[in-house]
Amino acid sequence: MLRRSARAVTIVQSVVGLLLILTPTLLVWQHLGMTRVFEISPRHPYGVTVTDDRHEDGNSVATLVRSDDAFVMRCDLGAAYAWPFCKLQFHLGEAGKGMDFSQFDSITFNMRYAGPFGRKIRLHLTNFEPEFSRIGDWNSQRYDSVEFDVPAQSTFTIPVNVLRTADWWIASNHVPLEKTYSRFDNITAVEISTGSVPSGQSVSIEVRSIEFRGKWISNTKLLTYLVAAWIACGVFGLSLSLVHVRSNLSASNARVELLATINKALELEARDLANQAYTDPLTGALNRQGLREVLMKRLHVAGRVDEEMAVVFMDLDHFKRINDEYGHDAGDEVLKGFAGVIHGEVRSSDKLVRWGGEEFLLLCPETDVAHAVAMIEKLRTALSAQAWPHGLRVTSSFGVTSLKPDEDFGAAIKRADGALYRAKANGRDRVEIA
Ligand SMILES: Nc1nc2c(ncn2[C@@H]2O[C@H](COP(=O)(O)OP(=O)(O)OP(=O)(O)O)[C@@H](O)[C@H]2O)c(=O)[nH]1
Repeated sequence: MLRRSARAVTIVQSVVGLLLILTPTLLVWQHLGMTRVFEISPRHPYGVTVTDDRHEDGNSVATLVRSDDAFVMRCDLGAAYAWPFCKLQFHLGEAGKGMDFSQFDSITFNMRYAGPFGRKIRLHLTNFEPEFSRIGDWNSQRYDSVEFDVPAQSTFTIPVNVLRTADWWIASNHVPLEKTYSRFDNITAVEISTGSVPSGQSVSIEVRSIEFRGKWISNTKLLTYLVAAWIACGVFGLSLSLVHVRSNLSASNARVELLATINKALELEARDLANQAYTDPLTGALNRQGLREVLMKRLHVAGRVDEEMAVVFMDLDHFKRINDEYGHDAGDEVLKGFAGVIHGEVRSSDKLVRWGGEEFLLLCPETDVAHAVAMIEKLRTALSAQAWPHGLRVTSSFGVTSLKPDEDFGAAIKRADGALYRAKANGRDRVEIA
């Protein structure tokens, strides 16, 4: 995941670098170059023809003379038609399929005009538009026109945006106002017509070339594409860094989780080790180290709470015989069973300690001697009810005493031990109070 996102970061950096180089380069190139030229000339004649007003019941006569480097239209303007004209036409498309001139912004002419009266010509661009135009009806195409004086020099340039849709075309096609703007996206013909010249005159128009010039891509379009590229790059970079941050976060979360798991395992192990250190492995009772730990805590509590604690010394009766008759393993089973019975009967706050061999100590906090004796009677009943290995009958002798809050623990043990001794001496399976 990390390696993949590192690769993506490198890609974004490369794209940003590329855009940094491309942006100024393309803008300068667009400004100075990227020029697209469409030429009409004898080398590219595009179906040149001439026409005049005879099909409008006029009597003007247009003739076309072609040479290697020019088209010459000679026109004798008659008087039969009210607006006599001759036209030089270049056909760029048929059946409504023209050429897109939208990107052109200037037209450069190389031409000469000869005539006795004025120097006016008209330029028409016919644009086929399915909404208004019909195939076969030439005048149904949009007429974008301009009339101007031909300059004295043969080469001159006019901007495309001076062409306007002809009023007669707007009127005859009932074009709504919002659609009266010029359109150059489907040009089917370029026409050069005589201008407003009275009848009876002869005019000669010699065209060497007409060049439509523009940019392959407009400045606005180029800027839009560049801004879009920068935004796409920015969005991609941003989402990439989000993915990067998220993957880092989940990696560190996983590390934290792993550490927490290890910590827990170590805690459990430490608790296990501590338990092992304080516990007798055979019976599960506390060992002497465990007793010390309990007493440390208990003394602390006893320092605050004025309460007494019963201390009971217990010793299994004739345990040696069990070992001798049934073996050490049977003896171990009895010791385990004995501790199990005690643990099952006493409160969880009571602490059973294996003092050594078959001797056990029971500490009963907040318990006086009378209650301790009652509890020992319960223990004796439970011991006799227990099913022992080999059908044995297991009993224990008990010596009980009370530990005062500020008393030395050793002294209490000694007293309990003395009581136990008396219990043994007085016949076993009984309790004696110190
Ligand atoms: N199986 C087993 N026996 C143990 C263990 N610890 C001590 N013993 C035995 O416990 C016996 C204790 O015997 P004694 O001290 O004579 O006491 P007793 O036979 O119980 O006699 P009284 O206490 O007078 O009733 C000895 O035989 C020890 O070897 C132990 O962990 N497992």
